Amino acid sequence: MVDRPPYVHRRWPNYSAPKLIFWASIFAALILFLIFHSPPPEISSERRTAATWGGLNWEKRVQISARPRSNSPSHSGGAGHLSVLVTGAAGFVGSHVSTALKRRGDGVVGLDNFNSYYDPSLKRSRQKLLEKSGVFVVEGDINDAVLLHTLFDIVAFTHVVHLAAQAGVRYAMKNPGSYVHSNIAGLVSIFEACKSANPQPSIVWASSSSVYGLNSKVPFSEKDQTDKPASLYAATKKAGEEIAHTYNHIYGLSITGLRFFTVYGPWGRPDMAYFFFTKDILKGKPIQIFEGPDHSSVARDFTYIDDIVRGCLGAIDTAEKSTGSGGKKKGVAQLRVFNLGNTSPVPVIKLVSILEKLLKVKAKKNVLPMPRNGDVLFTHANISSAKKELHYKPTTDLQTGLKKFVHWYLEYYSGNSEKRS
Ligand SMILES: O=C(O)[C@H]1O[C@H](OP(=O)(O)OP(=O)(O)OC[C@H]2O[C@@H](n3ccc(=O)[nH]c3=O)[C@H](O)[C@@H]2O)[C@H](O)[C@@H](O)[C@H]1O
Repeated sequence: MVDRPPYVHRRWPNYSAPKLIFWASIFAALILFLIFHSPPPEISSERRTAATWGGLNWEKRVQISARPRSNSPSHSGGAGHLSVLVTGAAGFVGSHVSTALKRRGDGVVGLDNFNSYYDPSLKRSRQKLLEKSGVFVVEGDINDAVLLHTLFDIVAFTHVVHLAAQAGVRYAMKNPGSYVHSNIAGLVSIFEACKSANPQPSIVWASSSSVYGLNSKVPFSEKDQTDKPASLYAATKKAGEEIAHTYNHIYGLSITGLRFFTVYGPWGRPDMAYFFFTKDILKGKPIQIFEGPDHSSVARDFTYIDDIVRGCLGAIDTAEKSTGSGGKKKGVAQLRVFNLGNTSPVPVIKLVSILEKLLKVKAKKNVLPMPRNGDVLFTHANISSAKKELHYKPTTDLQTGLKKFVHWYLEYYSGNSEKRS
């Protein structure tokens, strides 16, 4: 007789019912243990809220929000009122720009994904204010092409102010992917939607002072080389400027890039030094102050939000129309880039001493050499070009601007310590 291979005769072992129940309970207990003891997923800006757009009611809200006020005087060189899509509208600069546009009579629709890079409740508070002033903020992502096309189907936007971005210089070392997702893919997605829109809108978007990178010629001029970015954040903003050139060249999009210099003020970003220094000083927590080689001070051309808003409005009002239609270029279109700074750099140590006086609390300072984290030693804007073309004229010094910030901070967080944690 030929022996059969063992697998032919393989059978389930003969388990009794109590044994099966015993092993099943052990297995179930193990699964429950793993579920309850596994670490929570890391909160990152990659986590997006589910899309909450669409429907007749939603469309109506978009249309109403986009409608300019008809009875107020025109402001943009006789071109009539504007209908503006502001991306990153629940962000720091975005919320201020949206409010300013609405206040002067333009139609504004906001777009924001409310990601959790920093406390989303601050973004929700900004959204509440925007809604009070009549700005509807659509909840969605700039990478959502269907959403963008839907918005352009509903409204013939005259302008797109693109401020949605992954901000922050140092965070780029922790989450590089989010910079590529927002500042490269997201920017391309916006340009794609604008290029196929009919009519094509004019675009104003946020670049950054960080594109000057290791440039040591001061003050920084738009004519200077910007080929030595010190951080991935800076590299993605620089890449954005090159991508803008391409879309302008091929499709006739009118594009203006604004290089913002360390913008601060009320409703600011909690990830920025002036903001978390304030929080930590009040809590009695030590703060770290970076210094350069040979104990040299690190300095920034801190620029107050109201000045930046005026610069943005200047850019919007002087933007020429895009020349293409239906994705085809019909003529040469405007392509610009401007520094929006304050022209007077202030050492970080001086920023801290202003805060100490305003808060009436002595900071616990740890001065340490600047880590290699993407930071640069100083920034300093030459703004002659923006002065000439946009009539940009910053008027707020750091002392005055920080006073307004501290006033807002104390009021916003007063009696609401969970907001601050
Ligand atoms: O102009 C820009 O384009 C960028 O401006 C902003 O970047 P920065 O100028 O780097 O501002 P910010 O982080 O507030 O650090 C301020 C200073 O504090 C120093 N700094 C910082 C942290 C710390 O713990 N200690 C310290 O000394 C630090 O070395 C620096 O000298 C925006 O965040 C960025 O999104 C982008 O818009």
